[in-house]
Amino acid sequence: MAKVRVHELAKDLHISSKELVGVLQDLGLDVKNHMSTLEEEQAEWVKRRLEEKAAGVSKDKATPAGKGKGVGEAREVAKPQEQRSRDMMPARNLPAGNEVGRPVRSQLSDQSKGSRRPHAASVSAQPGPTKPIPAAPPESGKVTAHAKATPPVRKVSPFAGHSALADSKVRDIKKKPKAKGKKKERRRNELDVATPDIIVIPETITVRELAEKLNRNPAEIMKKLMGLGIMAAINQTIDFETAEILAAEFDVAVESEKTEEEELLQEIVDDEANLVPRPPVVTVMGHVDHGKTSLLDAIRKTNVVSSEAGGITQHIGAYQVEIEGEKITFIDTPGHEAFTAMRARGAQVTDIAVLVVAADDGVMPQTVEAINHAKAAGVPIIVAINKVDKPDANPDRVKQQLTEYNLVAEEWGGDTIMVPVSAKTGKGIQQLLEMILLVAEMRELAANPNRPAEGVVIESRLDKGRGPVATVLVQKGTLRVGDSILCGLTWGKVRAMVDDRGQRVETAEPSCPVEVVGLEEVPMAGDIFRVVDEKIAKQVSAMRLDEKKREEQAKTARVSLDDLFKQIKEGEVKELNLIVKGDVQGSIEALTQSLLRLSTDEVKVNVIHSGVGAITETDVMLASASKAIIIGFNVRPDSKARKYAENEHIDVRLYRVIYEAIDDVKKAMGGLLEPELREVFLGRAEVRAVFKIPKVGNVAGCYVQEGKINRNARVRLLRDGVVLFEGGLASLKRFTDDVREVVEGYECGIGIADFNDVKEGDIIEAYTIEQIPREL
Ligand SMILES: Nc1nc2c(ncn2[C@@H]2O[C@H](COP(=O)(O)OP(=O)(O)OP(=O)(O)O)[C@@H](O)[C@H]2O)c(=O)[nH]1
Repeated sequence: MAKVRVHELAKDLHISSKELVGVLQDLGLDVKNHMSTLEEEQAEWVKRRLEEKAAGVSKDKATPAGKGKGVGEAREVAKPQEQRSRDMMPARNLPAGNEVGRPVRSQLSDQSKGSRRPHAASVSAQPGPTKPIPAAPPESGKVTAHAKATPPVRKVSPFAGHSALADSKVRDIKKKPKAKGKKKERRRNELDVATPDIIVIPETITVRELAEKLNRNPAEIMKKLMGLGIMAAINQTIDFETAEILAAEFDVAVESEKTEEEELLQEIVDDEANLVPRPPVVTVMGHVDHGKTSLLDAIRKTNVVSSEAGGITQHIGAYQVEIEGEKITFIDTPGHEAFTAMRARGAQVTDIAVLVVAADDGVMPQTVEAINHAKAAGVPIIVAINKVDKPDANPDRVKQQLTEYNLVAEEWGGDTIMVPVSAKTGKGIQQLLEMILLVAEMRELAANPNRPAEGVVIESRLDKGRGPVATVLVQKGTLRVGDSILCGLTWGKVRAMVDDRGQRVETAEPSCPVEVVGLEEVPMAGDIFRVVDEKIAKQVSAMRLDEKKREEQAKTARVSLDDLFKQIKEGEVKELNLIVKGDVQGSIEALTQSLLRLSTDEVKVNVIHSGVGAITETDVMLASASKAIIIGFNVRPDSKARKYAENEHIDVRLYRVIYEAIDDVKKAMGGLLEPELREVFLGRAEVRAVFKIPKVGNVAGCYVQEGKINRNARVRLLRDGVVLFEGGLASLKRFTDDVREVVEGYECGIGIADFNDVKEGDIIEAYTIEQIPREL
């Protein structure tokens, strides 16, 4: 079946690709960007739906004020029409229509999120060759006739035709006093005439300022706000989305004020005609020891681009291989941790994930983690069933196990490509590469090489001789020696570039990894770079550094149970993403099922990852990248994970009773969470020896690894990340002396009250309990 790219459809509809991507995602379609494709049938459905919306508004608008009946009629006929088209939707996810489900504000804010550029209304109001959005097929003679009789109506964004807004319009019309003073009437008409087509507003605006921009009386604005369920005084501020909805009431399009940075960095939109296919970028993931590194090495050895360098590759963080004249780029840091760390920084580098599963070992916890991380990022998975050379290899068992995670092999009727390989003997590697190219071809990856380059930092370090060195992956355009680049917080002039074979190169095209020398500071993996004028690069870098300082000072709050209710009400949270870690699979499943059942019309609860064992840094990264809350049942975060969570403000909730976890999430969703007692971590000590002291019991000879252990602290004993006991201390000694506290780096003897089963290697964690006031 023919496919249509998003940007082609956008062009057709006369809206920006970015905006259309947002709308399509909101409609439940699986699109990532302007290059995503839709089935022709889907595109047609989308077109119809947007046209119907546009037509719905035109009908409302086409009925002059005072002819309330007409408006009502238009609305009445519009509804079934929309309903019919919804029934005809070819895609699997039928979205909630505007008339039902979520509140007006959240729907419109969704649609506007992708872009703050003017909607179709504003575009059409500007001069230029804009094609009108065709009216809906005539379903009611009355409405069509009316529309025909009316002089050309200013086109309105297909998304502005919101029924609830139209409803409030009807209310206004009904309430309107029959007779008005002539003076007042004239004044109103003057104002009507002076209503702008488009206004530019900042992120927030006061009611008064908005009224001025709209050329309206502030009282009128307040009244409309009340109609939307928002009580705001004249000097109160409203956010961009609300202002946008309000402006739509007056058929005014809204554009957001550009930030200083946006003013300086002009966005380049690539014309489809300039796009050429680019190699896919692949990340290898999987459980520890399943052969990720061996596979990457085997691929590199057999297929390095060009043999002139003798196949010797230099480690620069990524490399390219060539197969039948086509290139594939492999990210050389295997594992989903690095992948998600980058994603947490906003960089989506990977086009395809190769999931390595050892045929003799089968699906293991990190295999599942990798699957969940790839799925959370929306990256297609190809499975490499490795170590098939081993006598106990059982590829079918792997395939069977993977079905539990919705990865069903093609030969079993599913759509996941699974290739048996051996990194040791090289078997299947060629086929794996061919499959990667096949998936890449289906994804139609393309970029414009003839524009200033943009891309992502994959690795970086400070080289003694060369200064800051960064391996970057070019994603768009061509990077050249001599280019000035803005890169995360830093900037620089590309002094030299080295490719994966250690050769100096002058240029790097899309999907090409190169090591770049010339940056002022070491950037971070995941930082985005782009080629800009040197002066702008310096200026924006300085601005970003300032901004970063400000952000550090007022660290932005992430999703947390504490203010979940507030965030739901403000429309900031529509899906509550959870990561569930527990001590045994049974309790994880029970907890997950109960949590999923908490979904409401307003908030959908998703468990994006669950697993047995301690909460790891990777879990926190995933939480950070996916705006998730972590629920730990009988498990704790390890030390790295805790620090990461603290830095990133990730809410990690720890429970020992399943019911309490469910109850907390439920209450948080309903705004009923009580002020809570929350633990504050003090320190942790490792048990290095156990001494049996007569009459006293077992005393743990410990080394304080972090923080401090306090005599009055509460403690918990962890074995392999699982909580075995919680209670108080019976004794805390340095040599033979009782002490009040022992700090990091010192040894001590710890006796735990009512617990004797302490073992070498256990961890004793000390904490206190504090009451956290809650803000709703
Ligand atoms: N027999 C056999 N052994 C393999 C194969 N692939 C890897 N191995 C062995 O499996 C072990 C682990 O391989 P690695 O490539 O280090 O695995 P990894 O997934 O990168 O491991 P981490 O980097 O620790 O996560 C090594 O001893 C490899 O030699 C294979 O196809 N067949």
